[in-house]
Amino acid sequence: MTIRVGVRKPFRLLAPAKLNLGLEILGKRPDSYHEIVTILQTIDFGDEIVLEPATALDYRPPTEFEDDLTARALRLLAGHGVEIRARIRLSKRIPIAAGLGGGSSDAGTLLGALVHAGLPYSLARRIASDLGSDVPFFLEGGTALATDRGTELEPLSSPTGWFVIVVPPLSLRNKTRTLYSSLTPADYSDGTATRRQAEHLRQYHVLDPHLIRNAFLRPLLAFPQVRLALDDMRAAGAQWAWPSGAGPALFTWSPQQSQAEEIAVLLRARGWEPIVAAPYRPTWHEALASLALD
Ligand SMILES: C[C@](O)(CO)[C@H](O)COP(=O)(O)OP(=O)(O)OC[C@H]1O[C@@H](n2ccc(N)nc2=O)[C@H](O)[C@@H]1O
Ligand SMILES: Nc1ncnc2c1ncn2[C@@H]1O[C@H](COP(=O)(O)OP(=O)(O)OP(=O)(O)O)[C@@H](O)[C@H]1O
Repeated sequence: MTIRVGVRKPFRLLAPAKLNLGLEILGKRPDSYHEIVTILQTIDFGDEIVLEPATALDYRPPTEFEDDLTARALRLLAGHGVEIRARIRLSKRIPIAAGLGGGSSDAGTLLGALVHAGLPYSLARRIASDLGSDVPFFLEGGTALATDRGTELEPLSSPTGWFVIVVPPLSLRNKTRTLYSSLTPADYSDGTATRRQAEHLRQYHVLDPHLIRNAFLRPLLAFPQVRLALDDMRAAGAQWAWPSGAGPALFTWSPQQSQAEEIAVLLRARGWEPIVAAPYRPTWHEALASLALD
């Protein structure tokens, strides 16, 4: 069966970056993945995807990724008989392999958009899990407690406030896989702190920094540039900073934008290029539904 998916008018989407507001690793699974408990949060900083009407699929990856995740998503869709009639353009802003979920967001956000343009949700969900552990979250974004290998999602209330993010340089081949395989049982925990954070968010809609854990902090601290970024964040007034995902991005949080901007100013003076961003929940779903073709 052929499923045709298209758009009537040009449509611009933010493919948001994510932060892990805590990431605990429970242990290794028989399938070579790890069992995790994490809180995923999309932020109002990201890549841009533009969808335009076209008679056939027209997608060109923006840069030279060995295996662009969006191109892979489109190939998997074609393999399932999905005929996309759209011109798709992707502009990258999210730093690559930073722990901010850039590639996952591009593919996941596009799949989420296509659901509102006629793609069956169950198929989008299956393709998303096949593409990567972080991808299913981006079908909807927002705030979610993620378990299993990161693909079981439970929506949460979003926290308020502002994040300041610094990405120290880290050149590591297959960064995520390498860092997962560097973990030892001493890095594992039972997920209680992150589950309590989820409960805290449900009740108070603010983050409790005391409940943030990240199992990758220990291996990341082996890199001097990560230690330097952490020291500079503290010197700039951050009371704490944690990695997002497997890093190397580090983030802190402030209840007020002015305070976050002050930290960013001091970080810029130290030579960093901080990102200041707020929690973000995509709201374009209904607008896109009205532009769907089939
Ligand atoms: C670190 C996080 O970003 C936190 O949200 C994710 O756990 C990683 O998600 P991702 O980048 O989508 O990762 P995937 O593409 O699924 O997996 C890359 C590699 O990371 C390791 N991996 C990933 C997820 C997981 N739960 N356990 C793992 O051990 C596996 O070695 C896998 O081969
Ligand atoms: N569209 C894309 N954007 C960014 N990276 C991509 C894309 N397609 C494929 N990749 C590849 O995916 C890898 C991870 O990139 P990404 O920016 O998604 O990492 P990440 O956020 O660090 O992942 P994680 O969430 O695992 O920490 C990179 O090595 C990159 O070459």
